[in-house]
Amino acid sequence: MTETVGVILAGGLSRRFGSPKAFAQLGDLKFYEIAIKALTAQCDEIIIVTRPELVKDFQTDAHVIIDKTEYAGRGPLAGILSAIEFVQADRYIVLPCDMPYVSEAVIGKLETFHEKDITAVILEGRAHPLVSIWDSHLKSELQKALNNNQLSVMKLLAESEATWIEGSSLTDGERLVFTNMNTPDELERG
Ligand SMILES: Nc1nc2c(ncn2[C@@H]2O[C@H](COP(=O)(O)OP(=O)(O)OP(=O)(O)O)[C@@H](O)[C@H]2O)c(=O)[nH]1
Repeated sequence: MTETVGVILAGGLSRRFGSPKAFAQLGDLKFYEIAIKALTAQCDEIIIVTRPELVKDFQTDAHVIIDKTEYAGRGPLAGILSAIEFVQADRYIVLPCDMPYVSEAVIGKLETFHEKDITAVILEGRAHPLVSIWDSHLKSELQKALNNNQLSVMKLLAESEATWIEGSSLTDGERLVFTNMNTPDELERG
């Protein structure tokens, strides 16, 4: 069985950004390519979970799938569950597609903190629930949540007693990674 699968969430609407964030560019690479690069060393397989109209635009050897029909358009939890249902693994390292400073070193460091269930990051009181590691048994919790129309990632993490990696465990450079680019202005400012 596959041990670790990387999951890149790219099924959002990018309304604030104005165009699909996965294809925004920093330097020579598109955001989704940066996420793939960060995950490759730690993952046996990588899955991008996106919207049907965007599938053809990803140029990669990674799997590119869409949210399962019954969860489509229901947010990040739908993307995570669709990936877990697509390939069985021990654990899943999840990343949003809008963190262009993410690096292999930081993903490796997060893995060292993961013991069981879910591990995510909280910096200066701000949670980053989509930079997270999920054990496979969370699949049933995800199914339950989505079936109950409970779409909040934070609520699911609270109910699952996630382990939170705090900023004090990370260097200044590592903390910088947790910068999401929600608008073109944010990307321009860097
Ligand atoms: N697969 C999947 N990913 C999603 C879904 N909704 C959001 N995401 C991803 O989750 C991450 C965080 O999404 P947000 O930035 O909060 O939402 P967004 O829709 O991309 O952007 P806004 O429209 O500006 O809110 C991004 O990587 C999104 O692509 C979804 O329904 N399915």
